[in-house]
Amino acid sequence: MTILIDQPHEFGDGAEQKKAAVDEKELLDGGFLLPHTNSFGQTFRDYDAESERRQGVENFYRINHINQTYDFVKRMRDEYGKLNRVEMSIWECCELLNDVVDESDPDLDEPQIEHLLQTAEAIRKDYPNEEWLHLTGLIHDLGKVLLLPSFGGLPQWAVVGDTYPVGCAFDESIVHHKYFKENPDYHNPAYNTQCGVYSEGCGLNNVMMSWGHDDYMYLVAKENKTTLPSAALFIIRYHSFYSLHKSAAYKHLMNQEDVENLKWLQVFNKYDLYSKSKVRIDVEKVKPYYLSLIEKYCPEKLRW
Ligand SMILES: O[C@H]1[C@H](O)[C@@H](O)[C@H](O)[C@@H](O)[C@H]1O
Ligand SMILES: [Fe+2]
Ligand SMILES: [Fe+2]
Repeated sequence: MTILIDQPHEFGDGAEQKKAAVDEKELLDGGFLLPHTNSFGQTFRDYDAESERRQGVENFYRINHINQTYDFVKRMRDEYGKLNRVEMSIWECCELLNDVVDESDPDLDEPQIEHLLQTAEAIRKDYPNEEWLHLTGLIHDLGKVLLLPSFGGLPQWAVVGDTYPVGCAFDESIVHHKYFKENPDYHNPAYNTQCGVYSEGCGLNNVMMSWGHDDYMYLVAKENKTTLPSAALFIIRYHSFYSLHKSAAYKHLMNQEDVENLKWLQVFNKYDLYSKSKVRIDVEKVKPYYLSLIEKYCPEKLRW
């Protein structure tokens, strides 16, 4: 696919990232040129930049931060973990995303199916042999179907946006952190310390994340016994956890397996973020390839 490039520059802008790029040379040396600006001519993930989307995105995070409590997440996980709403294939789900637009995203206002294919195709170009990673690109955001009526029609604040742990202190690096002051958990001593209800090194698998498309799609992929590797499930589950994979917060909750999987998440993230563009993918042209991957890793029908 063609990625529109404004001012190309190499991956990594800080010394730390450069060091990581050296350490992970094989993984990060895909030659993917990062565009400088998004479709609106702004730098990516700039939540303060004046644009037609800024106010709406800030409002989204205000409501999200007030309502994502430990109790809320627990209820949603229990309820949606039943997977008793719909039966359908992965591709049918991709098509449903034609109707979904994400109000939390300052960089993209295209229908979500474009984003899925843009991500997957950008990865495929740089990592032609990592089929599992192409499929991960295609399915990572499918959980956004939670917005649709047959999936409960959840509000945007319970489906999209960055995610973060609940049950322990909200890290300052989270976008629009100030709005957590209105979240009841913020004032609850059981939930507002560095470890909260968790213990050091307990592993992210034991940590409850704010509820949304990531954890839901993780449950779908895991419970339907897809044969994707553990790194794929980790990417799906934590791809919106920017305070971890971008700001290096919450490291005290990780275990060794998380540390290994995080390397792949960081590779994945640059395609997820920087492939967002106005360049359309020819769906019919790439469909046979993705159908073959779906057949290889997933059952024909999944429970959602
Ligand atoms: O606005 C975006 C969008 O909702 C993405 O799908 C999610 O993964 C990001 O973390 C979020 O900030
Ligand atoms: Fe996402
Ligand atoms: Fe995405």
